[in-house]
Amino acid sequence: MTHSFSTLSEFRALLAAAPGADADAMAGAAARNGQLTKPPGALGRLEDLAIWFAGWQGTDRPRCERPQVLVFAGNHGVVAQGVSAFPAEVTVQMVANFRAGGAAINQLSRAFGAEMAVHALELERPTKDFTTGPAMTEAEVVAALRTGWEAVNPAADVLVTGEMGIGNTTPAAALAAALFGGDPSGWVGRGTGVDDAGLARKADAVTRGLALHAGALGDPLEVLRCLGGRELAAMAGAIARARVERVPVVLDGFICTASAAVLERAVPGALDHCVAGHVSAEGGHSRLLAALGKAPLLDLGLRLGEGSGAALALGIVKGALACHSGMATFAEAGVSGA
Ligand SMILES: O=C(O)c1ccc[n+]([C@@H]2O[C@H](COP(=O)([O-])O)[C@@H](O)[C@H]2O)c1
Ligand SMILES: Cc1cc2nc[nH]c2cc1C
Repeated sequence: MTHSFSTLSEFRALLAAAPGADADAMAGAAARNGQLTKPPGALGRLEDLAIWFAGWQGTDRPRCERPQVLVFAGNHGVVAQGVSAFPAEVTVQMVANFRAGGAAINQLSRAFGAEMAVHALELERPTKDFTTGPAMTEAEVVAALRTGWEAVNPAADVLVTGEMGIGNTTPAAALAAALFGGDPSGWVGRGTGVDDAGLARKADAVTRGLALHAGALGDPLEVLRCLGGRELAAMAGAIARARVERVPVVLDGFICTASAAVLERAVPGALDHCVAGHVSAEGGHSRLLAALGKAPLLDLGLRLGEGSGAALALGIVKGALACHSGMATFAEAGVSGA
């Protein structure tokens, strides 16, 4: 039976009680890594990645055979401020495209053998424009967190969370600015491709949102409620559930990382089970990853969202775990050591 929650403080308590990585499994994996037929360290970061996966999966032979990709979609009242290059109806149109199998994330999920599901969160009822009031009520943000929480398959061996939501780079920038401080202009980026005037409108919207919700900035879950969005909350809920179930997570781009950052600020260590799949081209993502102390696996200039960069990084994960769990040791192969 899964623990669930009906308030933000119950959600926080579940997250705070989550177990850590399995230190014995990590020690076993590190010992195995030292015996594999390669010069020590020759597989670089793949070796660290395999040992890290071992800790979260609780085995010295971690695997990436049942990846789960979850895509959450939401709409945003803040689009009224002229912050996206695309119209809001693209969110629901892209959900139809995901369901028909026509989006980039469908192809990448298939390419890496991931089970993929899309969850649309009340698209006909956008969040409130955060420059005029809190984006969500507590009941709304809890419902969105629960959508994410309940979507996770605890039997998956790795989770990718992605999103679709026209306008959502603005709430993501607002979360980053609220959680880590600094000038909003350093957190906003071009998103789907806004021009300089659009970029200035984004910085202005974030500045006004931070001022309006100044009283909420001390509580990261209140920051999520006031400045976030439903798909951002759903990703946070899924990442939190994965932490409780000890399912390792590959983070996607700027919006995914901003949602995750809420958890880390609410409960330090909450993202210990997350690796950064890639660094997106969105201004602010590299800075956000640096603030979280996460080094991305890939840097390919992607800025799509949907979980695409993280799904692509499953290829790196699969390679790392195949080597770690499948290679022969020096003794098994009869290869002489150094
Ligand atoms: O993942 C990223 O870093 C990323 C960067 C820029 C844009 N996006 C995607 O583009 C949409 C948000 O862009 P915008 O301009 O409407 O705020 C949303 O659907 C995201 O999935 C995603
Ligand atoms: C077409 C399109 C596809 C997307 N996928 C994620 N965000 C997106 C934004 C747009 C505009």
